[in-house]
Amino acid sequence: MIEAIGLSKRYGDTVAVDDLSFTVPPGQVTGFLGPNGSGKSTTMRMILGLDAPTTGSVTVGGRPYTGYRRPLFEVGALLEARAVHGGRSARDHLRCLALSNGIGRARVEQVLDQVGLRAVADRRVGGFSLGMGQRLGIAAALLGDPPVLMFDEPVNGLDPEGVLWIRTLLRALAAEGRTVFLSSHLMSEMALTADRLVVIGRGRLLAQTSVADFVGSGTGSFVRVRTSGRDALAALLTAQGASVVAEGPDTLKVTGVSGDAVGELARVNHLGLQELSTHQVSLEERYMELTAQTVDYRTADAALAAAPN
Ligand SMILES: Nc1ncnc2c1ncn2[C@@H]1O[C@H](COP(=O)(O)OP(=O)(O)OP(=O)(O)O)[C@@H](O)[C@H]1O
Repeated sequence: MIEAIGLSKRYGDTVAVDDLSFTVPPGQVTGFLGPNGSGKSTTMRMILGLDAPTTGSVTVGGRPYTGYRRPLFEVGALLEARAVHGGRSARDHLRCLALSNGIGRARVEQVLDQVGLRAVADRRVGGFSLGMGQRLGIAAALLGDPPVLMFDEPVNGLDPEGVLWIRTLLRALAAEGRTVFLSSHLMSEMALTADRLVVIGRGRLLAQTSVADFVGSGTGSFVRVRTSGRDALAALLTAQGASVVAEGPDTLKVTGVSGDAVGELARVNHLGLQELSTHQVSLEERYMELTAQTVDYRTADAALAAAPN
C-alpha cells in the first residue's frame, strides 16, 4: 500500500505537485495518469525518497521509504531503465545489486529467468536493445521480491510482444497480492492493464477511481433501452436522478446510471425490454475530457479543440 497525504513539491516558482492525497492498494494494478509535466515523476521520486516533499508525506507499507533499512525488500522500482553501467553484464549488474542488499545469487538467476534474459545474461548491458534494458530494469525491481512495485513508463519503446509480456507480468504481480503502481501515456495499454486509476493535472488530483467507474462517468457514456413501457420507465429513471432522452416511440437514451441499474429497475417494475445496451467512451476519450484544461504543452490546433465554446 502506498499512501500520499497532502503531498506537495515546489521547485522555485514551479509547483510540481500540489496538495496531492491518494492511496494505491495491494492486489491491484493502479495506473498513474497525467499530461506531460503534471508531476508524475516527481511524485514517484518522492515515494522513493529521491526527492523530499516541500509539505505533506508519503508512506509505503505505513512508513516513509527512507525509514527502511533494506528498501529493495519493500519497494521495487523501474524509473529510468537506462541508468545502468553499460560495461557490465546483466548478470553482474544484478549480482552487484543483490550483494549490496544481502540477497543471494540464486535469486539473481530466478529473476533472469522471470524476465527472459538468461540466454543473454553474460552480454554487456551497453549492447542491449531498449526492450532488453527494460527487462533488466524490471529484473532489478523484482530482486528483493518486494510487496510494492512501481514502474514509470515501462512499455516505452517496446515491441508488441514486449508490451504483452509486461502487461501479463504486472497483472500476475497484482494477482499475487502486490501493490503495483504504473505510469504510462499509452491509454489503450492502461485500459487493458490497470484496475484503478490516479489521474493528476498540474500536480493536483483530478480522479481516483476504478477504471470502470472512470470510463462510465464520462459525458459520452450512455445506456440505450428499448421497451413498450417507454414513458413508465422514463418516469422511474428520472425519479432515480438519471437523465433520459426519448429516441423513438419505444427507445430511451439514459445517462447517469449503469446498464445493470436500468435492467434491474425494469425487472422489479415488470417492464419487458427489447434492447439494453451500454455505450462507453474509451479510456482515452474520458482522459482527454478530464485533463483538457490542465494540459501545458500542446499544439495550437489541439488547444483550439479543447477550448470551451
Ligand atoms: N528538478 C527539477 N527542477 C525544477 N523543476 C522540475 C524538476 N523536476 C521537475 N520539475 C518540474 O516539475 C513539473 C512536473 O514535472 P514531472 O517530471 O514530475 O512531470 P511528469 O508528469 O512526470 O511529466 P512527463 O509525463 O512529461 O514525464 C514540471 O513543470 C517540471 O518542469
